[in-house]
Amino acid sequence: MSKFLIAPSILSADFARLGEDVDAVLAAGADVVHFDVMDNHYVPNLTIGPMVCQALRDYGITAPIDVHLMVKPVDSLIPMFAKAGASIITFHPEASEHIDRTLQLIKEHGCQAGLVLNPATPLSCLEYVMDKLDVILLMSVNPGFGGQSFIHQTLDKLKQVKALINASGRNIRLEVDGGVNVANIKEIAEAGADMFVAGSAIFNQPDYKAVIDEMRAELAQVE
Ligand SMILES: O=C(CO)[C@H](O)[C@H](O)COP(=O)(O)O
Ligand SMILES: [Fe+2]
Repeated sequence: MSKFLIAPSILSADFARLGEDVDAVLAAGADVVHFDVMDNHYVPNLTIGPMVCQALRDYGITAPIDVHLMVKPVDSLIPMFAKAGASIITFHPEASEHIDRTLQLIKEHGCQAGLVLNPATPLSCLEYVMDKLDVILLMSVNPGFGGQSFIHQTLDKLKQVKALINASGRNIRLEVDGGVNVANIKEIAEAGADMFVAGSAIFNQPDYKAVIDEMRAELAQVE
């Protein structure tokens, strides 16, 4: 796996021809498919579930699928998404009564596990579970919608989480989600992120490859 991963959020893809659109963005150089699951309860929006994940696998998508669960409660969906072909499953700590148990459940089902921190969620929830995390996802917008602006304070938070990851000595991906684009991806990487979710910045442009190439050119300037 390369140092920096680009994960287009299919929230902004064309749902009427999802398989083709996901194929196109992967052919354009994306690394991971970011799959946003919203329940109209934990967040004020409603999207897609395990059947759509399975449909993408059946269509022939072999790239890692990064399932971002914005649902409450989360546990019952984890076996379903694992069976449907999820590679990574992340959830919000507020959505689980037993965070440690939910992380174990994801791993028992053969997926990589991660916690998602909203802009106002403190880092303390990471303290006793670092050994179980494969991914930490920092939200740089409030969850629920694509196309919002990047919240600048996320840069400081990324630096703090990067320090925690380094101190842990573990190989934990630091993912950022919300408002990522060509203009800001470099400073986000400099703050410590190594996995970049981008929905509207990619899917709202006619030439996905041009956007992803520009993002990679920005990332290439980061040490
Ligand atoms: O989790 C999300 C929203 O809750 C999406 O992944 C995120 O907003 C991506 O969209 P954009 O890049 O357009 O901000
Ligand atoms: Fe997301």
